Amino acid sequence: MTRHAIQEALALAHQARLICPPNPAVGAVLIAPDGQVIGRGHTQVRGGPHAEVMALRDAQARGQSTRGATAYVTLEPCSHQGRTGPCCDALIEAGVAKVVASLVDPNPLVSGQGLARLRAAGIEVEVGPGADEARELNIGFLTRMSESRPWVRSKIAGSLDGRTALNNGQSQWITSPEARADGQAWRARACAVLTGVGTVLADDPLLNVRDVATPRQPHLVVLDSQLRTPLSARLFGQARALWFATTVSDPARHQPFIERGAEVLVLPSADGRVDLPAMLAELARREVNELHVEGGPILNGALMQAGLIDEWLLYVAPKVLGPGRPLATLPEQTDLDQTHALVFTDLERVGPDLRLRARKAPQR
Ligand SMILES: NC(=O)C1=CN([C@@H]2O[C@H](COP(=O)(O)OP(=O)(O)OC[C@H]3O[C@@H](n4cnc5c(N)ncnc54)[C@H](OP(=O)(O)O)[C@@H]3O)[C@@H](O)[C@H]2O)C=CC1
Ligand SMILES: Nc1c(N[C@@H]2O[C@H](COP(=O)(O)O)[C@@H](O)[C@H]2O)[nH]c(=O)[nH]c1=O
Repeated sequence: MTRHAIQEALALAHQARLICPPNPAVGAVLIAPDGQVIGRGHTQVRGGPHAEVMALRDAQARGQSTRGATAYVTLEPCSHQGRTGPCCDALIEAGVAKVVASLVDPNPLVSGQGLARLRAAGIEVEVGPGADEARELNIGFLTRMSESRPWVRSKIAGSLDGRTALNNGQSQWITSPEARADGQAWRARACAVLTGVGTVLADDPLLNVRDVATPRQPHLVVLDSQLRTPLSARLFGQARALWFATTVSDPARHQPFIERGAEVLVLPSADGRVDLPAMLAELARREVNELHVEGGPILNGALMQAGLIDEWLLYVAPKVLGPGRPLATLPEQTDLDQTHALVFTDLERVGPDLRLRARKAPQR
């Protein structure tokens, strides 16, 4: 029963993934003592009810009693008054007998307190079923809560020989329309997209979601130390937040960007560029869970050297470009044992291309 019910709760959580950020995507299923499903729910848009409340409302709408039921939830029920009331109180009032939660919520406002409150009310609590999938689903939220930074996923389209552009800067297109649409699905689940001014100048990109139905566009962040982005760039004027991270502190130079609807964040570092850790901390404050990077080799190299890329999302086209730009610009290495080691987490064929995902290897 537990496995089946938690799988159903995880499937509900998947349905919430595009709509609910910055809230975590959570699913809940209520099972009556006779084994019947009496309520289902998932997190709603920001400020809306959480999964548990949706499932309780569903049971009520069906005229089902929740007394003695078991609630299967993919994250610990909240115990605080946020934009909505505490879910653990709603479960206690509904008279549930048992709560099975995939994960403890690392949110300092909740962390273990929701489960403690349920136990104190005499409710049996089990933690752990479905934990791996629940963690993957909310990897951005969990990273933001526990490390005060977003989960950084860098998407790169390359050739078989690892080129991301020709030497003249041309890169459109290396991968197929199918791979590019798949890339948009990853953009859609992110809270924000990050790029560098080099890509803006070379590609004049839109960096929005067009091929996937979504109720929400991710915000866009541009690293632009000297504010070189042309005011005619296509990334202005879209219906979403646009943030420029810069070293320029002169408000007069910000003004034309502000007039075009952007916000300018001054985050200088000692090397005269944008301070990457400070930028990530600022994005976490702005409730960015997953940050989807679509930048060129300079940005990817800088993020990688700073140890800030959590995951690579790499599309490989069956093409050989010869001389061209690399995946990441890095200083020359002289010791193979000292290179940046990664582990592949999955591999899929997308149209004629391959999609690989890789993460940092565990420390040797
Ligand atoms: N195949 C693919 O997936 C992709 C290919 N491309 C291609 O890549 C090329 C552009 O790449 P590239 O020139 O490397 O541009 P990037 O997009 O990597 O932008 C790099 C610029 O960002 C600015 N920046 C500000 N702060 C930082 C920081 N802390 N670290 C690093 N950069 C910072 C710098 O300019 P400043 O000092 O002025 O601030 C820097 O030159 C184009 O040919 C484009 O077509 C681009 C994206 C994806
Ligand atoms: N060249 C290349 C990609 N390039 C990325 O896509 C951006 C353009 O996005 P948009 O303007 O929204 O269509 C571009 O600036 C760069 O970041 N992506 C891919 O999937 N495959 C490719 O071959």
